[in-house]
Amino acid sequence: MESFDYIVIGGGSGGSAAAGRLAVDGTRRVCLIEAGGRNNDVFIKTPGFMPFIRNSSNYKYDTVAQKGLNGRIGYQPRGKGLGGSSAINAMVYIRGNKWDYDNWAAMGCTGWSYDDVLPYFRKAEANERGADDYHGEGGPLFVSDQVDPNPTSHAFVESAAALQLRTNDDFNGERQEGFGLYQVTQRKGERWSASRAYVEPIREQGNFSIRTKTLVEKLVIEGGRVTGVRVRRGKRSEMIYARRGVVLSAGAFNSPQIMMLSGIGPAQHLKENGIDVVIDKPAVGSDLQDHIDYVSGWATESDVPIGGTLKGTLKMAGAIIQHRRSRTGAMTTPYAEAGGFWTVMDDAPAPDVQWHFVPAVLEDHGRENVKGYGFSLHACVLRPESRGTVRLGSGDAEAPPVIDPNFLDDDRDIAVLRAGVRLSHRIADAPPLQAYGPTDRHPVDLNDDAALDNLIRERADTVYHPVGTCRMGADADAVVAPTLKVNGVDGLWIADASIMPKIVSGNTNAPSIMIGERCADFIMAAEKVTA
Ligand SMILES: Cc1cc2nc3c(=O)[nH]c(=O)nc-3n(C[C@H](O)[C@H](O)[C@H](O)COP(=O)(O)OP(=O)(O)OC[C@H]3O[C@@H](n4cnc5c(N)ncnc54)[C@H](O)[C@@H]3O)c2cc1C
Repeated sequence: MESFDYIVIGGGSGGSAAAGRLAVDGTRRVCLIEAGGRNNDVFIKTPGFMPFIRNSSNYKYDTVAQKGLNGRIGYQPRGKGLGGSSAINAMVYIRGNKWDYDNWAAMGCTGWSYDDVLPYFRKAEANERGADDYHGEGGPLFVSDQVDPNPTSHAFVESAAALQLRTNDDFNGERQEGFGLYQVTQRKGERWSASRAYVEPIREQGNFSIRTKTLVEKLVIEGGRVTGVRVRRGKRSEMIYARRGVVLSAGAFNSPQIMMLSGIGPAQHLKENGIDVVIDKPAVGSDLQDHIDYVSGWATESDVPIGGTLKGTLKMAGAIIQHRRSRTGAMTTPYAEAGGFWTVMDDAPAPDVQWHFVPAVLEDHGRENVKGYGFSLHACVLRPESRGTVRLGSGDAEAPPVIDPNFLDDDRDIAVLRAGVRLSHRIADAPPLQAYGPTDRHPVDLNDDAALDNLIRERADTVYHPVGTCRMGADADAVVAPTLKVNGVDGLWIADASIMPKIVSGNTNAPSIMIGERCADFIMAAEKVTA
């Protein structure tokens, strides 16, 4: 019978941080269980290969048909393998707004105000610009300025400035508002996933066991306490036991799935799936929040952007050789090179729209191959009001969960998005971007609310930030307490994006890593109490 002090389920952003911190000093036996592989190939490590990452590193989930998106089925990529979604993401390093965390604290999540979380962001970070009041330089997560941004990305920032929208060279500093180039989770021109930060450096340590290609089927719960997990490796099922505790970090879709498969979730739904109810917990799989996003696109006469032409392919081939030799050049692109945060609604407490500028034509999440040159501009709703669900489609842990983000269910969301898309077009109309001769690929009368709303509903989808499905709170209905311990069962913590009580106003990788850091600290604090 195999047994460890702690088991961490899922080697993604939160799980890598939690497992790495628990294991690094060598005093605990830690087992990290990950459904996917090691993710250490050239497609993962080379930023510009992002569109070519292997299918085995991505769950490629679908949503149910979305009423708010004219009945379309949405796409939800999710990382599989060490690093999780940080191994396939766009590497944009953003923490959210100070207001988000102060609001979490105001919602009852004591200990999660901005002043409480800032030390953990700094602890995690190795920013190449060095340390200051907002940034760290000694952590495992490398954060860099981009090596070789496309000239159109600079033109985007200049276009925003031409509209008197302030320029910002540090979205994670004193002010989030403004437009600029993003810093990225890269080191010396390579992707720096959470597993490269926290897991790979200690993989040879004797107290740390990393089980890849191992699927957690369910938690083992005995007498109100989680004592281990049942896993499947190939065709073989086995138990692995945890003497002190289990950390669940399978992400916003799979953490609630594992909870429900283990009998913790909405009782009626569990019974319908033939699962014995251990705890009736309606909040599991509820409160799904995600950033709904619309991508405006322009074709350009200029061949300066990244292009899907013969010349563009030859340029890319040269860039691949350059990257193999020196880790520089166009293959260091995170694609979402520039962007910004701005307030479009009068009553918003903080910027309510985020933009991502991509120096290439992007259709259907990059799944459609588009010929020619151009640029794309994402606008997303930072604090959506719509709420969705994650439910079981089957009792098999390998089957995809049923994902319903319920996008644009609340009319306030489309009002924000409409204003955001209008500003996207004003920016693209400014002289610095006009210099590239853009033609709108999806023209619409921007002054016609109904026409614009219909275009949005025809084309909008996620910008990949699902959260909230195992929400944290001070109330007994919350899935986890502000110490990340699951309410009603001992020996179980959750450390990933699913615990966010309200989605943060920005990308979610750095916040998920911060959550993993905090979980390890909470567990170590609990050890001292019981020692
Ligand atoms: C395409 C894309 C682009 C993105 N771009 C950005 C960006 O530029 N910047 C940013 O900040 N954020 C970005 N994000 C979002 C960010 O990467 C995620 O929010 C973050 O990584 C989530 O971390 P997590 O720990 O919650 O889950 P994940 O990192 O998804 O980790 C979950 C892990 O659990 C494993 N797992 C699941 N089920 C099981 C099971 N049953 N048994 C064992 N293991 C299991 C999975 O394989 C996975 O490795 C992007 C996401 C995607 C998909």
